[in-house]
Amino acid sequence: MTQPLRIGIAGLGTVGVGVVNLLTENRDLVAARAGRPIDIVAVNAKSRSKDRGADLSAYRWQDDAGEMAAANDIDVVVELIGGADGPAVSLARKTLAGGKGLVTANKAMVAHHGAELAELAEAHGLPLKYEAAVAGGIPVIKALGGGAAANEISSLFGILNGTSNYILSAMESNGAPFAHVLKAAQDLGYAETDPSFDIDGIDAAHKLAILASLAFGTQIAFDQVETRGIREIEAVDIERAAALGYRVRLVGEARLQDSRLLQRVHPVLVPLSHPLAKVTGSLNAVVADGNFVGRLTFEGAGAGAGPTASAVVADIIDIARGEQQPVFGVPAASLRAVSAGDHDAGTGRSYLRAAVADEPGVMADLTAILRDCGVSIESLIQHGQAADGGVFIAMITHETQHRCTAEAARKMTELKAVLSPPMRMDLLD
Ligand SMILES: NC(=O)C1=CN([C@@H]2O[C@H](COP(=O)(O)OP(=O)(O)OC[C@H]3O[C@@H](n4cnc5c(N)ncnc54)[C@H](OP(=O)(O)O)[C@@H]3O)[C@@H](O)[C@H]2O)C=CC1
Ligand SMILES: N[C@@H](CCO)C(=O)O
Repeated sequence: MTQPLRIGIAGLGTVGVGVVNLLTENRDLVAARAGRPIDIVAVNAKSRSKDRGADLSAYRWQDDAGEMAAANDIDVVVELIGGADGPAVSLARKTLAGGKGLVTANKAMVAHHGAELAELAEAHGLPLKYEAAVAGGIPVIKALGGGAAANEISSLFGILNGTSNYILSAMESNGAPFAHVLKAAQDLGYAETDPSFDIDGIDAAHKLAILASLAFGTQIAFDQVETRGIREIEAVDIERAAALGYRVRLVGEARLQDSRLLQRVHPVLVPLSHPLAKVTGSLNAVVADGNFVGRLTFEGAGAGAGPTASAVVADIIDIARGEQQPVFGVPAASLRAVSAGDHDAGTGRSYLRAAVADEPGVMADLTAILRDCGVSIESLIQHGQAADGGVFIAMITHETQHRCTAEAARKMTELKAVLSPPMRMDLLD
């Protein structure tokens, strides 16, 4: 066999240990597919003494991850520390500036610094790979950047955060309380170090911004992603959605329309018959529409040690094989700048739920607001007790301009009988 590819791994948490385990257990298979052995030379994490449940004694412990970038016996640095800034990006810059390839699972860093890092990599003719950064084990970066590269992609959407999907699925299947399920997702290694990135939609927005750049050839525009997470979703919304024939999912959507890029992460109601309604637990799914291939749907594990390690090692294998493409499908310097689209200018059906005082005239006040805002109701249920002795009213609107539904929800908040701001979610038709 030819020379091994020598790697250094920075970060030995869920993903880092997953990569060590995969490269150990599948060593021969990986070597055969890569055309040469993959040797772990050095490892690094914050604490040397932590028990990680894996034997690391064969690898050099590197006190400072940055030293890997300068080490003569390392060809590729694998960054699995996480975080948009700080040690991760400093290591990424040093690695590429030092002439080594970089593999990362860090979507926050790619979403914030992807363009700069890609230009650095391309200027030095070095590989920069990030398959694990989007949708865990699903090879969607390779699919959009490779297999579907001949297509113009008009739109994409999907479930991009395993933790949120795990929480929503558990709430719908056994009514488990939000905090309890979040803890379970953390224990399983799905959640980010700061889980508010998961439940507030930020992690999905990082991934969406990366996918959109790759799919549309546009500059990464994370700051333009309209982002809303699942924090405000209550058990009543899951129940009412089910009663109306829907499931709640946190969905990221991106499309290029009239030279504007619309990017949005938000909780939506998905009909029970829709493929995304069947995506449960920590699974992710990505759907993309290409002008020759048609609709492509990818589904698989979106988080966790094994699936993420699978994606990281696939990148390492690509590098060992000498495969190299522009980081975002086209040279980074040629990615187009586009302005943000306005979701509220579009139309669609929506779910509106309000907790209201159980007294005469409330329904008339609500329907008057809907009438004044030009919103027509398709179905409505009033059932169940809200806190403060109120009742819940949940409805699905007919297709309406989103701006009008938003205005109706805002006006409802001003009613004395409305006990808390109404919950509004779009329907994914
Ligand atoms: N978990 C998942 O399912 C997935 C995670 N990712 C991404 O992969 C990356 C790693 O995630 P994950 O493994 O879950 O995170 P963990 O929190 O489990 O692990 C992070 C690792 O980084 C180490 N670390 C933290 N700060 C430093 C530092 N200053 N210098 C050196 N090492 C440091 C930690 O050291 P120590 O252990 O000593 O504290 C730990 O080993 C993140 O970018 C994440 O977004 C991507 C897809 C899926
Ligand atoms: N925290 C992320 C990990 C995978 O990127 C998630 O739950 O999807």
